[in-house]
Amino acid sequence: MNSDSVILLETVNFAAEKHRNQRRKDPDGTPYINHPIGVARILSHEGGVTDIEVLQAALLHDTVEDTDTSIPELEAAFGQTVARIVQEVTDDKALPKQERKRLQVEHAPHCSHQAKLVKLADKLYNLRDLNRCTPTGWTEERVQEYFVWAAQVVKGLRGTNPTLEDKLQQLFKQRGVEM
Ligand SMILES: Nc1nc2c(ncn2[C@@H]2O[C@H](COP(=O)(O)OP(=O)(O)O)[C@@H](OP(=O)(O)OP(=O)(O)O)[C@H]2O)c(=O)[nH]1
Ligand SMILES: [Mn+2]
Repeated sequence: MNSDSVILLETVNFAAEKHRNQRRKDPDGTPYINHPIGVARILSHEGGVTDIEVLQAALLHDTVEDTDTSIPELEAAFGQTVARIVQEVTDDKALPKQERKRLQVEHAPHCSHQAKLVKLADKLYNLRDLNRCTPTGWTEERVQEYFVWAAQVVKGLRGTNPTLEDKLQQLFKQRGVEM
């Protein structure tokens, strides 16, 4: 087995252990780890991304935001670059939700190319997930608001990966949302 495969297995295992008790918000309570794995897969399979540090960051992208994982812990385990990409895509959960959402729109254009790739794939996965089924407790209005907000974030990520951006654009168009 080549060394990249070994590294990716180590990374996906770390993420799976960190997210072990978490479930998605869908009525089936899908294991949360399906999301980071799916985000990494969108990057490799649809986005043509081969940069292993981007694929690792995708696998780890919600560990700091949603589990007890710290950035120094990621740096020790996976190196500076991976830790920095995850940091760039991590919201400050201490802030009120509206402020977090506003900051994503504001910060998106200033992220590194590697972080922009992870953000594009994260949004693509979550929007497809919303089309697949509505999270428990969400109204149709809340789903539509998520599309409108995501379009504002993706607008600031343009010029990063045409394939992923086209797929996002199609989803916005289906919802009648302008980017
Ligand atoms: N569509 C969908 N999303 C789910 C589901 N379960 C969990 N999520 C997560 O919920 C987040 C979106 O829900 P919000 O209410 O907007 O955000 P919040 O969880 O931070 O409060 C996403 O977080 P995120 O990945 O950190 O991305 P972001 O939206 O914060 O950028 C997404 O991954 C599900 O079943 N469907
Ligand atoms: Mn995510």
